[in-house]
Amino acid sequence: MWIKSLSLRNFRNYRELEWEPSSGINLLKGPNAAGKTNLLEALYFVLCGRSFRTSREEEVVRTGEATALVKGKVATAWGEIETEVRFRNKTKLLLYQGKPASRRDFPGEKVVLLFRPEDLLVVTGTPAERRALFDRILAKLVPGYEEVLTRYRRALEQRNALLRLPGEREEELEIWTEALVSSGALLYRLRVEGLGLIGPLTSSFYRELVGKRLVLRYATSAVSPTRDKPFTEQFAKALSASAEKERVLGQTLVGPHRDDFLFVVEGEDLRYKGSRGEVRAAVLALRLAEAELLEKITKERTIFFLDDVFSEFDPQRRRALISYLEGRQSFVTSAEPELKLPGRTFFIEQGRLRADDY
Ligand SMILES: Nc1ncnc2c1ncn2[C@@H]1O[C@H](COP(=O)(O)OP(=O)(O)OP(=O)(O)O)[C@@H](O)[C@H]1O
Repeated sequence: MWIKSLSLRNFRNYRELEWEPSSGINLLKGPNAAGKTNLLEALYFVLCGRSFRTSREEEVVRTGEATALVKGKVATAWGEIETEVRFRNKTKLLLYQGKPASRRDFPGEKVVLLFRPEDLLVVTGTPAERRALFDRILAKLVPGYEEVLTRYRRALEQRNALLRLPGEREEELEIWTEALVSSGALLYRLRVEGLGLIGPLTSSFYRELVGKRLVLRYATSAVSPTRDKPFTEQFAKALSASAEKERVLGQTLVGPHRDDFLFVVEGEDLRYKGSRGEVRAAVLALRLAEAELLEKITKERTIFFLDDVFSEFDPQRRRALISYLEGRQSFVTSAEPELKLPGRTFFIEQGRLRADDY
């Protein structure tokens, strides 16, 4: 799949743009605040019908204007499609092939791999950041993941609200504890299954990039299930063991919302022993594995959005990334004026784009 054209009207700092990107690598160069990420955001709208940056999408309308428009043509395995997003008075209208549509009609998140600077820090970041990235990835790869995650989050929210309420609400609490345990057990199973899919591929990319053995490990909070003591039993036990503390703190202290995803290289946790380059290579390996698996699911080539991450890699990993990007459409932003990549280069300044092919 690839984006053949993009039209913008009053989108963020773009007054008007008509652009035909290349089907290969598109390097988008320009100074800070030029409009590089804005352009990625617009391209993302074409594919997914939503922003990856904000939930207040009315902010994409150019300051001082009342309406904005994003329109694109996309080449797919089954022919060319046209999508359009219109913004007016805080409302958003999606059109697919010229007719009102919903986000489900758009090509969707499964054809896009969005790689942002904050993703690079995920190995050494907080468990919440790692969970957020893995949840995003596994939602695309594992059928039913998103639904189970939503169910778990709802049970957690309800249970936490009850824990914070003064007085006894034992019956209600019991109901939500059961919902938490059953959805939690499913979530655990899907996460382990998901890691079983993406782990081995991530390891093989990491071996290519760094020459060492990487294993992705799922670390549960206070629960270590075995065949004799399944997750459900252990989770319920751990919850009752922390019941008193939970009452005091007003929150659920164990469960998949406290679990972690670890990157282990040659038996050592990369958080503590990895070099900056190794940490970045581990995330790159994970994202390349994600792309590979997505392509198997969608039967389409993944479109890469690399926002400000390319310059973070050393020459060896840059070469590996470029060779992977070849044959796929990609949009690579950089504020590094000297950066050169095979494919086409565009220069962006103050919401204007020009080819920079000399
Ligand atoms: N609705 C809007 N109307 C007008 N301008 C906007 C709007 N939203 C954002 N901008 C402007 O867009 C610019 C930021 O663009 P963008 O985030 O794409 O920068 P960038 O080129 O990715 O920069 P960096 O290299 O710093 O990441 C800012 O100057 C901001 O004021």
